[in-house]
Amino acid sequence: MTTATTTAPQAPLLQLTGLTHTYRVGSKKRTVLKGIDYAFEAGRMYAVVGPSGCGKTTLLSMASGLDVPTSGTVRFKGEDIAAIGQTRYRNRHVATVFQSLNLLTYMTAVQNITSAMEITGVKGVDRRKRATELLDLLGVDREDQNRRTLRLSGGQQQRVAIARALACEVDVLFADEPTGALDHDTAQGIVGVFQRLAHQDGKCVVVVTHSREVAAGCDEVLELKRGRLLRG
Ligand SMILES: Nc1ncnc2c1ncn2[C@@H]1O[C@H](COP(=O)(O)OP(=O)(O)OP(=O)(O)O)[C@@H](O)[C@H]1O
Repeated sequence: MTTATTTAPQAPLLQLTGLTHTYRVGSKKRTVLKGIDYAFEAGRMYAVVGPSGCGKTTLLSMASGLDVPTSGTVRFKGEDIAAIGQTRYRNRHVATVFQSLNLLTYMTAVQNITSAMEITGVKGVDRRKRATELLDLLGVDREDQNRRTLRLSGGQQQRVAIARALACEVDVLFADEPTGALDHDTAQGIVGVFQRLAHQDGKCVVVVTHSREVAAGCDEVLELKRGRLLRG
């Protein structure tokens, strides 16, 4: 006699359900996200595109636990991030590269990365060595790696912020216009780094971009239009 075994379907890595967000501007309300349902999977790279002001950064802020939606849920591996705890979710499971970069400008590039690794709880690696490897990979030269980030150019700072996100060894990377301050070749290099992160390391990479070339390098292009996320 054979016994039938049933396995529960695995929850998506990141599931947005009914995600809605409304801002109050004076006495008026404006709903930028209108009940977004979407499942993001491991091993894939997604582009989120759409005109300026359509709500892309807002969507990333909600999905990365930086902000709380008016209604709806974000589930990570099946668990509501409110139950995981927003701060724990942000520190342990996701990395972000936002337009404001949020580098600690009084620290060097290497120190920005090693301190983020400490916060995220990356263990069993020589943090300084890893930071140097990633900065080398992203083309920040050794001299600049040890300068305070305040002294670096916008493009160099953007690469430091990306290296910091990669160092955190989390499941999801959210990047908002990560190549905005970079020349074409450097931007394409970063797209390649993100593709390897998704396809070789099995991470989920979500990139907000206005660049057609960056979007073309992604597995799925999602358009945010009138508060809804449409598959391109
Ligand atoms: N804290 C806030 N309070 C009020 N309105 C806000 C707030 N944050 C964003 N908005 C508004 O929400 C809308 C969406 O903004 P968001 O930054 O998400 O757009 P975006 O698609 O990322 O734009 P861009 O491509 O220019 O970066 C905009 O109209 C913006 O003014």
